[in-house]
Amino acid sequence: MPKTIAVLTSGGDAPGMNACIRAIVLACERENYTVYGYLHGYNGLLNQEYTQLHAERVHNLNQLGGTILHSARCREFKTQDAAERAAANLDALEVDMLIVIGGDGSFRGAMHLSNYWDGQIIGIPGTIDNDINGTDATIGYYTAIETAVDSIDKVRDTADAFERIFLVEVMGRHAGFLGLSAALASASDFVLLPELFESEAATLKQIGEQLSERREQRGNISYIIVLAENLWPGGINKLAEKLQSLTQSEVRPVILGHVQRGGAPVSQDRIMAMKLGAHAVSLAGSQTNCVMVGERYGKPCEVPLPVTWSEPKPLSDSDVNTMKQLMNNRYA
Ligand SMILES: Nc1ncnc2c1ncn2[C@@H]1O[C@H](COP(=O)(O)OP(=O)(O)O)[C@@H](O)[C@H]1O
Ligand SMILES: O=P(O)(O)OC[C@H]1O[C@](O)(COP(=O)(O)O)[C@@H](O)[C@@H]1O
Repeated sequence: MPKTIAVLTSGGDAPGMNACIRAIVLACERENYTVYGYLHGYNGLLNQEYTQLHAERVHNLNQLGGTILHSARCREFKTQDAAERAAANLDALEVDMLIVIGGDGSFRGAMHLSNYWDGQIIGIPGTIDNDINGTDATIGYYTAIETAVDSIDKVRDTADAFERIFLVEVMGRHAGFLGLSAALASASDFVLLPELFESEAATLKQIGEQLSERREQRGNISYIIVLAENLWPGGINKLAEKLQSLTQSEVRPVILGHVQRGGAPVSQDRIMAMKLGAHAVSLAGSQTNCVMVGERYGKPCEVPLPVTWSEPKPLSDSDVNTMKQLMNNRYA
């Protein structure tokens, strides 16, 4: 039976969200389903702000960063009143299935909505942070790594020229996936991650020891430290000050910031976005409800929404071990 599917993007935007929207629209077109795009995350659901999506609207979209549906954070959506209004709006539009592309907060929102709406709800992980349990990666994560690595490579050039210490802050909210991958791929010298952080004193001691050993072996050469955001008490400038007095050297802080959220998605993100979008549509009309469609070993998988946030997702052991061997504990 022809169905009506709605899709929205919510929370931090991530490169590849557009590729996912396109896949959803094409998969719906093939099944003769009507598809609506709600605008501005959950705000669109509250304000009944939507647009009908057709193949022409998503033409040439795969390579575009951001999201044509726009995204937002919507505090109000946490209330019962908001979820009831959203449910009434979905019913008014005769929506059978809502697809939410976003992070764990957006999935909490989807679960909240499910208490007041009988339709089918499917989440698709879209966040540069990769901090969602049950999926190997999230849409946007691989592109953000590339962006961060590209920037750190550039920092390296000037760091080498001046033989300076640089501190580079990357995003990730409270997770270290982006920091760890960017630090490894850019061959940085040290990385500070929330999952491994013990204390300010222990960290400064370790950096001090690594740096003096390195200077003893190689002289006064550049040193790049990658710092995950929201980790150091007082922020990156405080850490730069401490390192400056510890090392008696110039330390320059660089915050990569929202640049990491932009740009054309890399092929890994595009392909994952297409697979997950198409798989979500294939579930329309089935008993599957309140799940995230993620990816495990290259194949779509279905994970109950609460599982995606109930436990913090662990960093890969082998990535951490490699990092320790070649970076943080290199001279230990
Ligand atoms: N506990 C919750 N109940 C209802 N809605 C929520 C809840 N947590 C988050 N949301 C909704 O999801 C939106 C996106 O969440 P946020 O944490 O900002 O981003 P992300 O989805 O990328 O993690 C929030 O602005 C809010 O509208
Ligand atoms: O754009 P904002 O609202 O300043 O949020 C910044 C946060 O969003 C992110 O870029 C993405 O996080 P979410 O996907 O969880 O929204 C985080 O890495 C960062 O901490």
